[in-house]
Amino acid sequence: MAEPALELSDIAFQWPGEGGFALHVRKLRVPAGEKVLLLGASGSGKSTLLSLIGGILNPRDGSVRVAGTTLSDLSIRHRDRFRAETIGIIFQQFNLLPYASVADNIALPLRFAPARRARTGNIAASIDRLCNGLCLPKGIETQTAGLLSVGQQQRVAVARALIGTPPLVLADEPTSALDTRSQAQFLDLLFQQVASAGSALLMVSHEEGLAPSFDRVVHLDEVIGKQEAR
Ligand SMILES: Nc1ncnc2c1ncn2[C@@H]1O[C@H](COP(=O)(O)OP(=O)(O)OP(=O)(O)O)[C@@H](O)[C@H]1O
Repeated sequence: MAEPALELSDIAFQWPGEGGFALHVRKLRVPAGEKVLLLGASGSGKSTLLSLIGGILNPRDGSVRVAGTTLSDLSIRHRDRFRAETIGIIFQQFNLLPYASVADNIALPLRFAPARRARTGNIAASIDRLCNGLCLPKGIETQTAGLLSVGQQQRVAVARALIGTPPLVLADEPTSALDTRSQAQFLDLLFQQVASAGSALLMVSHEEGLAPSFDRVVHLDEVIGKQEAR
């Protein structure tokens, strides 16, 4: 059995300063290959939690295990490398490099992740496969990312997260700018790519309507504090 993609145990975190927002997560587990929607209202701590999972923030207590490795066992340098190797991230604002080509944007995580690069094999062929799978127009690889439509940028951000088949993909409200029909189309494409990469997906959102598409839904207010998610 593959290691779970993600296991959080007894996480405690507080933003600095008096009365800084505090987050306690007793347990959250995402098995390999599962698609989980984490629902929470605005300001409930979804982005903070994603930063803890990505090792960008450190919990005061508790452990974050990604694909069998406990992040706090790694030095900061090794944690950055580990994140690039094992986690694909789709940011809310996509965070593409606007002056770089689509191909350079998609290949970016591989620069810092030799094992992920090795898994990718032929990088150009992999970019081509991802762009086709995400219904991006032929020849888009050479275009400048900042000149793409928002929908195209979003799909390029998915390709960047999925290249080299990371075991865990994190997505921070990637559908918030879309109408219901475009959301459904986007999720279909995202799920197809996640399935073909064999990655687990943890997507955070405040939109209850997305729930039926996922294997499991976790409400952030149920994992915070005393209750256990599963
Ligand atoms: N850099 C920071 N320094 C101090 N407090 C912060 C920082 N970033 C976020 N917070 C606080 O943490 C709390 C949770 O914010 P967070 O962005 O994690 O919520 P969210 O659920 O992702 O919200 P949204 O859905 O609106 O993006 C808020 O009270 C916010 O003010």
